[in-house]
Amino acid sequence: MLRIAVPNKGSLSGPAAEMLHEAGYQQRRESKELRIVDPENEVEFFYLRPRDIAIYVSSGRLDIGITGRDLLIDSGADAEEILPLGFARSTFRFAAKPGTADGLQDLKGRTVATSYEGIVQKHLADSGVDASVVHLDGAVETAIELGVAEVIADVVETGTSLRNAGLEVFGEPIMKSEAIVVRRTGADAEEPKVQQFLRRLQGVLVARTYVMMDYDCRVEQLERAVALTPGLESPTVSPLHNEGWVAVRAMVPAKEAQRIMDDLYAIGARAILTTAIHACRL
Ligand SMILES: Nc1ncnc2c1ncn2[C@@H]1O[C@H](COP(=O)(O)OP(=O)(O)OP(=O)(O)O)[C@@H](O)[C@H]1O
Ligand SMILES: O=P(O)(O)OC[C@H]1O[C@H](OP(=O)(O)OP(=O)(O)O)[C@H](O)[C@@H]1O
Ligand SMILES: [Mg+2]
Repeated sequence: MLRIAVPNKGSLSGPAAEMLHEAGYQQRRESKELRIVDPENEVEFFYLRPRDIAIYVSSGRLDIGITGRDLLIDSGADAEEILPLGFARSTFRFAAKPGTADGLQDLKGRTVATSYEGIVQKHLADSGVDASVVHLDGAVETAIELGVAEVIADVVETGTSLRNAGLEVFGEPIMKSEAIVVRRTGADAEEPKVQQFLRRLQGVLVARTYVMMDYDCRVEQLERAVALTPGLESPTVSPLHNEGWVAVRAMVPAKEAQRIMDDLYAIGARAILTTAIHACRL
């Protein structure tokens, strides 16, 4: 049975459960459940604190886990990223009161408050900057107002929390993060159960980012039309009863679907339809 760690709380937990559900796995019914077995899929899910997941996986007790890239790096655990999942996207940045810091050099001799001490210490060491780091569990934006630090380093998504605290980011982003699947470093990459799990999640990612497009076009326009909808490998072209016309079917990126429909229409394609993809294996 495959043993998988899933975030039990925070920004990662809802979207992770939703993705697993879309991939056909049973998920817990209520948030107090710490562990469930999905016998049909031969998987056991452990609901753990997102911050602890890389540590459990690196210990070898759990086969894989879903966590944030920033949490993996921060933990220093002996685990590696095997699949990015495209949700809980954020950047990790330094911020301070406007006009008080401009770049890394301004951190020298100052105190940085953060919940991600591992990332910050490593970044400071790599950059050769001597600053103190104070660990706080959360709501670090308030640390400057209350005099615990002059600078913070935190997760930034929309920037609303920083604005509300009257702070501004400075310097280059320390890292970009998103939800990821992790496994123990060097674990067997070919393990069939792990491969099947990854294929299911990849299927969800593809179903979320692509739509199926169908249209009819004149044979003379086929090459131009196919250039607009090359598909993932190659589009399907079928003859129509009306001579001189063909039907084309190809997957296209959902974000570009409307523009592609306009372009196809402009070159004479008609009956252009898009439909959602519910699941796939590429
Ligand atoms: N506002 C946000 N937008 C996107 N991702 C976020 C946001 N806040 C945290 N994350 C991501 O969520 C993960 C942290 O999860 P964690 O549950 O520890 O914190 P949280 O979501 O802030 O929850 P809480 O602080 O309430 O426990 C990290 O990968 C982080 O990048
Ligand atoms: O840029 P934004 O869209 O405002 O998102 C970033 C904020 O979201 C998270 O905080 P959360 O609400 O989880 O509280 P926390 O600081 O206690 O973790 C993170 O720690 C930032 O504070
Ligand atoms: Mg938080």
